[in-house]
Amino acid sequence: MWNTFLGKRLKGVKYAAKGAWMLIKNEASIQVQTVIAIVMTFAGFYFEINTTEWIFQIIAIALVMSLEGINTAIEEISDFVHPDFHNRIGYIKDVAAGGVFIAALGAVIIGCIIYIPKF
Ligand SMILES: Nc1ncnc2c1ncn2[C@@H]1O[C@H](COP(=O)(O)OP(=O)(O)OP(=O)(O)O)[C@@H](O)[C@H]1O
Repeated sequence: MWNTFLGKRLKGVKYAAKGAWMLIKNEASIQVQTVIAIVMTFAGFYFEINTTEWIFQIIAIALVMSLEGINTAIEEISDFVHPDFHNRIGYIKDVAAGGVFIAALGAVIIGCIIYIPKF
């Protein structure tokens, strides 16, 4: 069953779900982002945000958390291929973290646009 086209895709989903669970279980930064995502979801229900606002909020949360996953993978690869200190490794890790920072900044701005008018 697992060797069919659909079986292989299902196996891929299984590994990806396992990866998402490992991220949440092992990585402090994604644990913080998960808590923020849960708080913002409750805020969304509390302030009764509209469909468009939900879409932007969900995209912002998903973008930050998925980039955090990619950033973690880049950190792991860097440490695996070059465990010692090296300026290039520092640069690689910094630019990967910079990507998460840009997404997080965008998420904060989206949050302000949605929630500030509700106070
Ligand atoms: N091997 C290295 N060579 C050069 N600089 C490094 C190296 N490892 C880490 N750094 C520098 O330290 C910063 C933080 O590194 P890293 O992200 O691995 O640690 P961390 O902050 O403990 O990560 P996290 O908490 O997200 O797991 C990097 O962005 C980089 O500037």
